[in-house]
Amino acid sequence: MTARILEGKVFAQAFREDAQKKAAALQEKYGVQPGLAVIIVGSNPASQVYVRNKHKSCEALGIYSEVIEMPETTTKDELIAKIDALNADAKIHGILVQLPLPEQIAAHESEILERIRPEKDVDGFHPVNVGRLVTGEPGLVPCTPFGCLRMLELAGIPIDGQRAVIIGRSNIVGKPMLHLLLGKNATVTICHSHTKDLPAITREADILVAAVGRPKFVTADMVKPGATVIDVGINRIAPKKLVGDVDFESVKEVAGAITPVPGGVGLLTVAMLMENVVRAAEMQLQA
Ligand SMILES: Nc1nc2c(c(=O)[nH]1)N[C@@H](CN(C=O)c1ccc(C(=O)N[C@@H](CCC(=O)O)C(=O)O)cc1)CN2
Repeated sequence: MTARILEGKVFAQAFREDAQKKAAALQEKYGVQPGLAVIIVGSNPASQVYVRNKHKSCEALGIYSEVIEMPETTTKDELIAKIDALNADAKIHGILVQLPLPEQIAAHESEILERIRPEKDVDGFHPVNVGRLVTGEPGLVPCTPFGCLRMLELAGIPIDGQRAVIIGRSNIVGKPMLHLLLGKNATVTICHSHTKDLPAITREADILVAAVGRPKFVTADMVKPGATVIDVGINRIAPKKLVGDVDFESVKEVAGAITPVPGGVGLLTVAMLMENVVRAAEMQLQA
């Protein structure tokens, strides 16, 4: 039997509607429109598309949006000065620096991201928000793993007591996903490049999350029959050809549910950003 396909657009639409209602409720209660500022440095074509989508999504949902375009040659100090100004700007509740950064400032990424006030860190990358996720306190959570969790819940896929395996230990996906699933009482294992006999571990997973950044890395023999497979990979293998970290065609014959690429969890990233902007505004207005 072939797997249930978890279409990103269906879940993203539900999350957007939710964020729109919450934005309207904040406007009604406080007379304030939630506001997002996105900083993009340089001219990475994919980043430009993602930033445009974030701006359009804000406009559609009643969220104020500013896009700050800075040249490729921007220095760390210039970028930090911009962040400081947005930190102090009352109409901006969420700040995001689009990644990747150009080479000359990429080495300072942590210092740059840590300059964003934790209350405005709608990417959930600041160490304060990372700590809150680890300890289970309310905070802002990275958009892609947050979207994966909310999708599993909305799809009615059980998490409590299930065995979850994550391939990839990045700060943006793997590690936050670990804490989100743990918070829902899954038994979670993280695998990475040093893991021995990876297929033996992935075959134990009721929920398998692939965030490894290698095209079609997960094959059917690595998947337990009936498992839910979430593909977080976005690998461009030709100018117009995107594939995930999962070999979709073979794995869909074994899995119980699977996300496609494109059209899967990538679409949840921007939707969950809208949710984070509204949550950030709510937290700041309640304080
Ligand atoms: N500051 C951040 N930078 C980056 C993040 C992030 O969450 N915060 N994530 C990615 C880029 N990204 C959003 O910023 C993003 C990636 C992918 C998608 C998406 O809709 N993917 C589609 C395919 C789109 C395509 O054709 O390229 C899909 O998977 O179906 C949205 C947003 C890195 N940078």
